[in-house]
Amino acid sequence: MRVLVYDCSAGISGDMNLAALIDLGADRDILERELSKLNVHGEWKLECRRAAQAGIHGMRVDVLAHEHGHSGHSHEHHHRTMADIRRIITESGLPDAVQKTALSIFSLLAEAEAHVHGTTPDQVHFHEVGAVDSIIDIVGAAICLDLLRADAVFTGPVELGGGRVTCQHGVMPVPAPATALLARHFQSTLNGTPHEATTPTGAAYIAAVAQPAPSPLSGRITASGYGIGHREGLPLPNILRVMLVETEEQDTATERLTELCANIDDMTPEQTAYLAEKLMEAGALDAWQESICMKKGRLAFKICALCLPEHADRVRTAFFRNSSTPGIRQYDACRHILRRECSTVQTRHGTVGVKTSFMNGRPHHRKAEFEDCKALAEATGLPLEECQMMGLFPHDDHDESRQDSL
Ligand SMILES: O=C([S-])c1cc(C(=O)S)c[n+]([C@@H]2O[C@H](COP(=O)(O)O)[C@@H](O)[C@H]2O)c1
Ligand code: NI
Repeated sequence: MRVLVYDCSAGISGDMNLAALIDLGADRDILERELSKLNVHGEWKLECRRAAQAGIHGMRVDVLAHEHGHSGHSHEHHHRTMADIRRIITESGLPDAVQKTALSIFSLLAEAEAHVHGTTPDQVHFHEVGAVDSIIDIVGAAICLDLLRADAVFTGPVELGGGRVTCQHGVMPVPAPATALLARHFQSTLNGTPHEATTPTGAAYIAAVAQPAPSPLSGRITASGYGIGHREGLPLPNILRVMLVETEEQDTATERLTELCANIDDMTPEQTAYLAEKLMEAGALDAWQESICMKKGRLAFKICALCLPEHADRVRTAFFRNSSTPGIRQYDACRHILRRECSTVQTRHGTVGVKTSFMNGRPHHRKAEFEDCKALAEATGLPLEECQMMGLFPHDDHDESRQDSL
């Protein structure tokens, strides 16, 4: 597995992150070409140069933002909403994986800003965090992750910093309110340095993409990238390090998930089905209903949703909004996953995806993608099961043997 390991012991900001990922090997030309697909033309320019701090050489990135397309200004004054940002990303034509990563980072940022400023994620106007430099930092990082083909992102504790920071709202304590909210998603340290070591953008990125680094983590460090920050002369050099680690192929991995559930005795089956749909839309990995007999002998529903911890707030909000329940139970869950490989096979009627899971280093289970087999069945008129067999054994003459037997 190729994993990225973040060393945020001196914090993380949007520009340091982009710089570290470029230094690690993400191709800058491809990055700029991909970024130009965003509908924020003429509003930005990426300036990347080699820089050093405390004798460590790396990359420094500045996103130069132009007001209304004119250069010479270091700040532009668009106030974009989450809907604007979502539109810019979904209309970009960037790969789905890039869009998904960028949207999950922005969603977390929107939730945190909304909470701090007493509004909703959809109504929040991004200020500094929604300016074009944040869009480039966040979407740029999502593009770099895709280019670096990382299977997972790990992080150690994140230094948040200390002291005060001056921003659009005036002087704020460090961590800034949005950063402090986002820091509930990861381990952090405080006051390691008397400045803002981690910004809301850096915190949202770590919250959305990184998991705690397993300990021990064994593998080979094949590359390191250094993102050099702008602050000089600090007790803790303003540097972010990201390492590319090639780990031993392991058959099982574990991931942290969150389960939310509630027992409901006053909703109709139509309403609970709709609720399950809304939970999926809010980011649940799965949502299901169980038949239960609850207090007072009432046949009722237990509605459950499983999601990534960073999506739990959103899924819980959707749960409350679309159900009658005044309470939701929430548990940490640990999911063990077998290593899986995805491949495609060519059948005489079309391509079918196949997933193979492994145990003890050997293939354990193979499954043809249901949606591909269904499409094949619908296009050819062949039975679904035959198309599934075709996906697993593409060289056998399935439909002809069927013709013979008819
Ligand atoms: O302008 C707003 S709303 C703002 C809010 C907050 C909160 O924590 S709320 C913080 N900040 C500061 O803006 C800069 C830029 O952060 P990036 O994430 O865009 O790099 C940073 O100093 C924040 O503390 C602004
Ligand atoms: Ni704010």
